[in-house]
Amino acid sequence: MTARIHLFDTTLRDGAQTTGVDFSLADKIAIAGHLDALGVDYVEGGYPGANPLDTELFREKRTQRARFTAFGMTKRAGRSAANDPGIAALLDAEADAICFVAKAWDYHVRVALEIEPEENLAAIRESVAAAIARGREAMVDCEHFFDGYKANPDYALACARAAYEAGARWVVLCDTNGGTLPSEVAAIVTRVSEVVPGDNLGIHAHDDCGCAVANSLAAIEAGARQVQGTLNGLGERCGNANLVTLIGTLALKPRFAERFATGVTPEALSRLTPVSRAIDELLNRQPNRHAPYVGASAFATKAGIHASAVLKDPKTYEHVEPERVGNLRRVLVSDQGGKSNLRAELERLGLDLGKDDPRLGRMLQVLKEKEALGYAYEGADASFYLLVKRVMGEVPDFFDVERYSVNVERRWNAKGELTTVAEAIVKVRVGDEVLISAAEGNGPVNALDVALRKDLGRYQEPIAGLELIDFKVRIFQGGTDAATRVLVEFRDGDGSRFTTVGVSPNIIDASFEALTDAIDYTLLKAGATA
Ligand SMILES: CC(=O)SCCNC(=O)CCNC(=O)[C@H](O)C(C)(C)COP(=O)(O)OP(=O)(O)OC[C@H]1O[C@@H](n2cnc3c(N)ncnc32)[C@H](O)[C@@H]1OP(=O)(O)O
Ligand SMILES: CC(=O)C(=O)O
Repeated sequence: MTARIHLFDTTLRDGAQTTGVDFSLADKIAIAGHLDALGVDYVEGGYPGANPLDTELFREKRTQRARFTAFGMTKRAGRSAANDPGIAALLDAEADAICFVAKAWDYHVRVALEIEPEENLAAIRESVAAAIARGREAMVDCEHFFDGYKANPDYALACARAAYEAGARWVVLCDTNGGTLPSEVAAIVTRVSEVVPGDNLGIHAHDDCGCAVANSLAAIEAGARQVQGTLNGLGERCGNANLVTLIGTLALKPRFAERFATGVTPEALSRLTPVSRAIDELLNRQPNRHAPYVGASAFATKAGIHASAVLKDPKTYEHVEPERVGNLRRVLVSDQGGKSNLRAELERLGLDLGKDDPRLGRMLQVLKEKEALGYAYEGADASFYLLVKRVMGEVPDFFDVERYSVNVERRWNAKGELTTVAEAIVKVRVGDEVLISAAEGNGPVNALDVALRKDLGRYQEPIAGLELIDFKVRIFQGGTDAATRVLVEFRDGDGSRFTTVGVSPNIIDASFEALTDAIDYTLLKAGATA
């Protein structure tokens, strides 16, 4: 028999407390939709009454399946729940459940609330009763529970008991400062479950020791049946337990999957990676490549010895199958790789070279020489394709750059404003034709890019839809030998994206190399001939 674990997501509440994260109303509605489709049981939308956005959010229920949950503090000291505007805002919210945050550490009761311990217990009881009287499911986040328990176990337990006896469906033990370790969580949850049944206990862990996921799993093993977390581990300070990681572990690790079940179906699990990336996209954040289960590197193999084995049987270096969480296996080519990596990548590009093809050895040699100079092809798919095709002798000499120059000038414009203008001139030879183009840009690379692509004679049409969309610079080696690696991302006419790389001690030369690679790649793909 499996026990049901209830997933509680607080991305829209604790996640909104992440530095640098500001959700709009539309963001919150979109994220609630993703969570609902994923199969989480509770979506905590925010704190109605605390700000206009959250109040507006709770004018309607925003989930179909998941219980939409409003968060707020227990009633204020010195007034009844019926007379507390904060409680009124929670009760008026269109929510299925209300999650009250309550103090569970007597030190906080004394210092932060400045009230007697018994008054806090009464506030917990009254707040829970008010929610239940309005037909809401009530739960209590016992703030600082673990620190409180260590300082005064009797009082922490009295808070948990007060919430449970007042009718709270869930009593959630919070590691608010995130400093508790898994063995402590296991021992304390075991003790609390003698007072509040495990079926009514939850865990809310912060990641200040890097233990939030481990603490959540320890609490589940000790009896807790609700687990709180956020998408991609957003949250106050170092974040909350990463719900994406927890979902993967609960579903795929036999120790948990054989004993527990969640509302996430195998089909929804296979959308875990797209959901995680969609949140980053929405927040305009770079996804964490190394995130468990869903990161771009989570199933990427770089070392040659590993790649050779992965190609024989992926289980040799994978703890779960990437497809189960909607991720992909990748075998990378780099100076850490051998022919197995290279052949896997060539296969992905549709190039089937036999194991004994002598060109493989030559490609590997060129690749390792280039990487020694600072090139990195893991993120530069188009330059890697060109490298391979050049070794195969299949890249025509489309055009030669005879010279280029770029000038950056800071000057007053006609409106009397100080502006910086870059001007570039590029001279290229296409067959017998010599073409000279000049262009202005908002920076030297932009000016060169525009000038280079302004007139390429007979190749103008295939490159017409090319667009530079991202530009990354990395200085490496340091000192007088410092060199610059530039990665440039482009979108072509049919919307597909590719990246090229250039390396030089000079940032403009490195950029120019990446720009010309982009044109060679586009022409090659378009089937252009010299
Ligand atoms: C651990 C957590 O993550 S808890 C969630 C934290 N999240 C937030 O605080 C985000 C939203 N909060 C807010 O917008 C504001 O704090 C509000 C609107 C809720 C309250 O604002 P204000 O009325 O200006 O109060 P302020 O934020 O300065 O201080 C909190 C007050 O609540 C009291 N309080 C704090 N926790 C509780 C509690 N669990 N039960 C009752 N009262 C509490 C404090 O003692 C303090 O009272 P005081 O003003 O009499 O000193
Ligand atoms: C309630 C909450 O967010 C905490 O205690 O961390």
